[in-house]
Amino acid sequence: MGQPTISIISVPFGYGAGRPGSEQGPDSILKFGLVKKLEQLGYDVDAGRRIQLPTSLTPYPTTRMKHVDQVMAVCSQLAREAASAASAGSIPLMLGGDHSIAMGSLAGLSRHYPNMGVIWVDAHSDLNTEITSPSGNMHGIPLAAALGLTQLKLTQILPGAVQLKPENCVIIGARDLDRDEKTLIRSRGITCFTMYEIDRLGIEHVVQEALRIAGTGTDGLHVSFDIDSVDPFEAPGTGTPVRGGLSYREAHLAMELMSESGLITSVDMVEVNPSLDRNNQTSKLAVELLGSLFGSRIL
Ligand SMILES: NC(=[NH2+])NCCC[C@H](N)C(=O)O
Ligand SMILES: [Mn+2]
Ligand SMILES: [Mn+2]
Repeated sequence: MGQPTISIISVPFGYGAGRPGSEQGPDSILKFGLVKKLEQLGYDVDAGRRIQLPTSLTPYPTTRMKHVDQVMAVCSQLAREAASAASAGSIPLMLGGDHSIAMGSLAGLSRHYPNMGVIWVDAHSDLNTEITSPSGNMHGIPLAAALGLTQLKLTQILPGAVQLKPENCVIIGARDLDRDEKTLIRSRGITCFTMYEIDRLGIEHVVQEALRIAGTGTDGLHVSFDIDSVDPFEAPGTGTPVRGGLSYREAHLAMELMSESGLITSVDMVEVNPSLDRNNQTSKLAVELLGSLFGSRIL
C-alpha cells in the first residue's frame, strides 16, 4: 500500500505574533530538508502551495486585537487550500507562521472533517478572546475561535466551516496560562495535560490519553504543534518562549506515538522564528519532529 500525499502549505505570516520573524518559518523549515525527509519516508510531497498576504484587504470590525484584517485574509486563503488538499485525499501540512494561522487550517479542515479532533501541543492554550486577551496578539486566540468562543467565527473565514467540540480537543504541554484561559478550560471541560501532568504521568501516558480522547468518535485528527511547547533550551527560536517545556525526547516520543496511531489527518507546525534562533537549531528541530510524526524511527 502506498503512502498518501503530503501537501505542504507554506504560510509566511507573522502579524499575529507580538514580534516579527515567524513569517520566515516556512522557508527556513523547507531549507533544512523537510521535503527530502518526507520523500525518504516514502511520501509523495506537494510543496508548491504558498499563502501570500493580499494587497487589498476587507476591513473587519475593529477590536483591541492587532492586525485582524491581515489574519482574516491569510486564514481565508489558507482555509481554501487546506480544504482542497484534504478533499483531494492528501495530508495537509501547514508551515507557519504564527499560531493565528491555525484558524485558517481549522476552518478549512472542518469542512472536510466536520467532527474533527484536535491535539494542541503548546506552552500556551491560545484560549483568549477579544475581551480577555492581555496582549491583543491574534496568536493567543485561535483555539478559542475554533471552539466558537470568540466574536470572530470560523464561518467568517470560510463558509461551511464547523466549530470544534470541546470534548474532542486536548492540549498538551501547557505551562503559561492566563487567568481567563484557566477558567475556560475548567468550565468547558477541555482536556489539558499541563507540564505537571506530563511530569507525573509521563509523556507516553499523556499522548495515549490524548489520542483516545481526540481520536475516538471523530472523523479526522489534527495536530497543531506550536514549537514553543518544546523547552527553550532545545527550541530557542520562537517568539514567546517559556521555561520548563518538553524535553527533546519527550517531543519526539509524542510525535512517534501520534504517528503509530495512524490517526493523524493534518498538521500545523507553527511559531518557528528564525530571527530569534541559535544556529538554526529550532528550524532543524521542526524538520526532525515532523519526520517522527510521519514515520521516521530510530531503528
Ligand atoms: N501561539 C502563541 N505563542 N501564543 C502565545 C499567547 C500568549 C498570551 N497568552 C497571549 O494571549 O497573548
Ligand atoms: Mn500557540
Ligand atoms: Mn505557544
